[in-house]
Amino acid sequence: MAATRRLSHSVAVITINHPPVNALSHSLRRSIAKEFGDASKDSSIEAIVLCGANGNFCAGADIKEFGSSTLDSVSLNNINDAVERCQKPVVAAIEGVALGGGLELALSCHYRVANVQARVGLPEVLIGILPAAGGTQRLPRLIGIPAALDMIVRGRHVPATEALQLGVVDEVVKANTIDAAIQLARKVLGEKYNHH
Ligand SMILES: CCCCCCCC/C=C\C/C=C/C(=O)SCCNC(=O)CCNC(=O)[C@H](O)C(C)(C)COP(=O)(O)OP(=O)(O)OC[C@H]1O[C@@H](n2cnc3c(N)ncnc32)[C@H](O)[C@@H]1OP(=O)(O)O
Repeated sequence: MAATRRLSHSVAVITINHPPVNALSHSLRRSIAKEFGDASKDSSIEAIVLCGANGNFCAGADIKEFGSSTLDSVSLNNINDAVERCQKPVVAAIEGVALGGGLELALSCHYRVANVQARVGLPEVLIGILPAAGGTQRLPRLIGIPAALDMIVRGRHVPATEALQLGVVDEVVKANTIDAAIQLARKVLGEKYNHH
């Protein structure tokens, strides 16, 4: 299991990979933290795209690890804070699902591009917990309190087109989601250079 990285010119693409649904196990969180930290520090990298393998961005916490002692040793909150604070543009490329901690990770990115088939949501309430990795702050900031509360208390899966209308994602594409995210990252970099 790894969050692998490949370079596409000056854009690093970090792939979250834990079959079948990229659930955030302890070792996956450790791997994301390492890859993201390396990419943040690498001066040849100007922007970062986060995406998921296996047709999904990330289904959130690894339910199979609930009750184990590894839960807190690499905190998703710390990863999300590092992503949000990153000086380089960070774009989430969302295919399949971004649920729970997976959506919280995507919300920490500076931009989100979703495939038209994707779904996003905070389904924590359905398993008796509340979003605890920044979702209750970042989602209302992005889309306002009423719409965020509706998602949080119902735990429903929101289709990409509705997520676009609500403002959860910035762009919806029919295909080539990662390429679209790379293009958006390059566009943001171009704007940055044009302003200096
Ligand atoms: C209590 C403290 C927890 C601390 C954890 C620390 C790290 C995380 C930090 C912050 C907290 C975050 C909390 C959350 O994210 S809670 C939300 C968790 N996610 C969910 O509730 C999603 C549940 N899954 C689904 O809704 C669906 O499975 C699906 C939409 C992702 C896919 O549906 P479908 O295509 O119909 O496939 P299956 O349902 O059959 O699932 C396929 C396969 O995948 C396994 N699986 C699905 N979700 C998870 C998961 N979250 N963790 C582990 N495994 C998952 C499922 O069990 C199937 O496996 P198989 O039976 O072996 O084939």
